[in-house]
Amino acid sequence: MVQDRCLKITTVTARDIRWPTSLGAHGSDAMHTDPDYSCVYVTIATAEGPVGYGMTFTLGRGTDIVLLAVRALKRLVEGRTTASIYERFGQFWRELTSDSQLRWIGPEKGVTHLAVAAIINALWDLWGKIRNVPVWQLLAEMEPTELVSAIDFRYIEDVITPKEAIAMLEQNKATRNERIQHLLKHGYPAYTTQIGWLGYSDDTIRALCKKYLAAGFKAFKMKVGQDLESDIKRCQLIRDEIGWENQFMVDANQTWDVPTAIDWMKRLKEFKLLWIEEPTSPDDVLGHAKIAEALREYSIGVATGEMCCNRVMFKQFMQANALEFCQIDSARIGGVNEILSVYLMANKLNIKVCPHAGGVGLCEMVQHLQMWDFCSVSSTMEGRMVEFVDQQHDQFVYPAIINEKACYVTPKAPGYSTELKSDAIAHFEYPQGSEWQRMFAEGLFKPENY
Ligand SMILES: C[C@H](O)[C@@H](O)[C@@H](O)[C@H](O)C(=O)O
Ligand SMILES: [Mg+2]
Repeated sequence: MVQDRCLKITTVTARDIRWPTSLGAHGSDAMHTDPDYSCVYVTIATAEGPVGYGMTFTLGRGTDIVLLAVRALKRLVEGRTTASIYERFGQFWRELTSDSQLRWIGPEKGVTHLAVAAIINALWDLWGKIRNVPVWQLLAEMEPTELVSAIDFRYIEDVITPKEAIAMLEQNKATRNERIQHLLKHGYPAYTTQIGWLGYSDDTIRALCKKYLAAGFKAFKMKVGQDLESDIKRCQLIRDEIGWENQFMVDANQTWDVPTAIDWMKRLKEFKLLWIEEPTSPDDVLGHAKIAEALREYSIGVATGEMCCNRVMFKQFMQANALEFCQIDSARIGGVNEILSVYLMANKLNIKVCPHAGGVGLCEMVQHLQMWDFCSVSSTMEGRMVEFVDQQHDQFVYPAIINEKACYVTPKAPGYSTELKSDAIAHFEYPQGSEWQRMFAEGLFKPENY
């Protein structure tokens, strides 16, 4: 095991950062019609200097509440040494999710779990910096026993045990370096949702299809679920633009009940859709299973996960054949540690992970996780791709980059790619940031609506 430099954590700071994306309908879907892409941004400072940055993705007004939750949890982190965390990371993760008073408002779900994700993500950024490697590489080069010790296996040992997880990782070690070389040369395939936000006009969609086709993309996702006739028209419009050889997915963001999902998707079947994403409530495991069963004959898979609240729910979705594409989200469930367990279960149960990204910082973070999966877990990119949304990347010090073949370029900077530029904070911290003050003064936003 690598002997890390031990640092003393002095402070954990949480900030509310929001971008006015609703003004351009960026990110809009059937349920989130006016999203302002936001995040709770966590900074973990150490006495010796290195700093960890982490975040969880939120939408506007929801940010205040997650901010309070991070502040309630920070006492469990401040004053600790990094060794006391990383040398027993799984145990520490359990402590962070088990505070005997805070867990009552979870447990392991909702606002408190989003707050855990922001803190945990900052701790991984810090760990990458201590070892001077990007997080994907930190994970890929970690001894299987050390990696597995970061995971809390409570509630999932009926599907995977620590021993099986170690064996799975050991098995892939011999050929891992070839895959690292492949990643460094080619990156990891992406698909885009940027063409199909629900609030975009047909002209915008047409222009964006052209733009992303020219950029090398071969898979495209569109929002559906508000109006069937308009969905049919837009599917046709997109197929006309992207042709039939490219992949096409649709996303309903939980708007339907089970029978409606099945009927609606039967009406869209002629568009040769790879998946329907979040057709119904993110908690309805058996409902998803029913939809998956009904759509199998049309080769439409069910994708879900961006709002799946923890590893236990993922476990049930997988056990019940309720999803074909598992969409882990880097800022949900309890951050990296818990997400690792989902990848291991998915591999054991033969389910493809195609992560959710976009939002704020999700592309930056999740590329690391999917690259680790390729190096150490599934060892394949077959049928897998990472979402890419072209929002807010310019706000990051180490933004996610897409190459000319529409692949994520493998990150090289130490850490988790989570640091925001100081200007981003100065402009968009809510409500004091200079951009927010300007928008209030110009009447673009009303403070009382927030
Ligand atoms: C509000 C957000 O933009 C969502 O619509 C988005 O994350 C979406 O579900 C996606 O899959 O990209
Ligand atoms: Mg989605």
